[in-house]
Amino acid sequence: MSFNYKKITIKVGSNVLTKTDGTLNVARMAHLVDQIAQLYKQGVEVILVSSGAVAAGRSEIKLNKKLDTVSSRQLYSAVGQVKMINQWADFFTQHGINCAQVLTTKDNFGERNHYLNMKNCFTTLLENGVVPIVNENDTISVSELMFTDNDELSGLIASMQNSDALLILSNIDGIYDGNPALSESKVITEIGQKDRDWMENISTQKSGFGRGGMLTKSSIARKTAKEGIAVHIANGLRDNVLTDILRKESQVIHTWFKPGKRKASNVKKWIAYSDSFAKGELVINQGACDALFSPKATSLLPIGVTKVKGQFKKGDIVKIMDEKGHLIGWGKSQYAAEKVHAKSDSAKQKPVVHYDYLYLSED
Ligand SMILES: Nc1ncnc2c1ncn2[C@@H]1O[C@H](COP(=O)(O)OP(=O)(O)O)[C@@H](O)[C@H]1O
Ligand SMILES: N[C@@H](CCC(=O)OP(=O)(O)O)C(=O)O
Repeated sequence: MSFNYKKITIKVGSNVLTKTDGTLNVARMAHLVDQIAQLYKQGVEVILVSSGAVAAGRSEIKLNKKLDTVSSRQLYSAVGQVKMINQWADFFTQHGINCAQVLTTKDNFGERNHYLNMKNCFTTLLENGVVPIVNENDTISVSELMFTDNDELSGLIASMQNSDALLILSNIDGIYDGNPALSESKVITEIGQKDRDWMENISTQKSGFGRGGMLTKSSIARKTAKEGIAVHIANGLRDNVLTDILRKESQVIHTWFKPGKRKASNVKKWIAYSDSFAKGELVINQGACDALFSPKATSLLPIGVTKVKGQFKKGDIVKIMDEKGHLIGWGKSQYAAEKVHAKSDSAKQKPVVHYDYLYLSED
């Protein structure tokens, strides 16, 4: 099968871009740019999410005293990002293509106006024929303000830019139906919207320089595919992997998450990725759960809220949970935390979360 996409987000993991000694895998980077250039010249818009700054920096710097985790990540990424982006830029220039560096933090996606600002930046670059190369700004993002990893960031960007597909390139052929180290394990080639069995086989194991492992890749892949964006998890160390998946009738062994129907509005898509920005929690009763999951578009009313947790302001994103602690979804609260409580006895009030600003998790 071949896939004829017009707009793609490609995420490349640290282990594809660096050799085992941590130095940049320049030959692999050149080969990836050759493929991207080929697609670009055929009219495909590409956003590249590139990991590897920390790994590249680590191989450059010899520490003279031990540093804590945050300081060393700041040091390595600051040094490694320069090396990496220069290398990317050199290769793109050889093909006559302009590329640009976009460094971002989770904060840039938390507020709706910041999110729209990011979106505008990518749109402008793409409209001007520039390939954006994105990475988390590791030098200034610390612990709770960090993305789980660049897989999370790439899902956000693919969704924000309405990409046709997200291609996650790692150092492994895809998601295996068992421990990837065992010879009897096989790559799962297709995952449909309703499939669930494959999830049991994902372990917390990571590769040498990886941050989130297959666990984040697979949960981001599911979420992104549910929104109507195809996701491919493939081996970035395999020659011609991008051009083969996109343009050839060849069978590249990898995992393809079939896209669901495109249904979410732009606001809902932003909310879909807001888990880590949520400022508080609304616990809702069974009646409210049933109403939200009914086929009718339903907003969440204060009367269905049994508990309010955390300090949030009007307009903040909140998590919605049922009374058994299951995640129901996320939404933008129309009340500050203390106001939801005060009015919870009336069914006639404006909703706490309006349907247009509500995203249900459906898991
Ligand atoms: N079922 C599975 N199938 C494939 N890989 C798995 C599975 N369970 C755990 N993994 C691990 O996930 C790793 C890829 O994630 P990660 O190390 O974060 O890579 P990257 O640097 O590309 O983001 C694989 O190298 C493998 O060790
Ligand atoms: N921003 C970090 C990448 C962190 C990360 O997500 O790494 P990976 O799991 O290899 O995609 C860096 O450039 O080193």
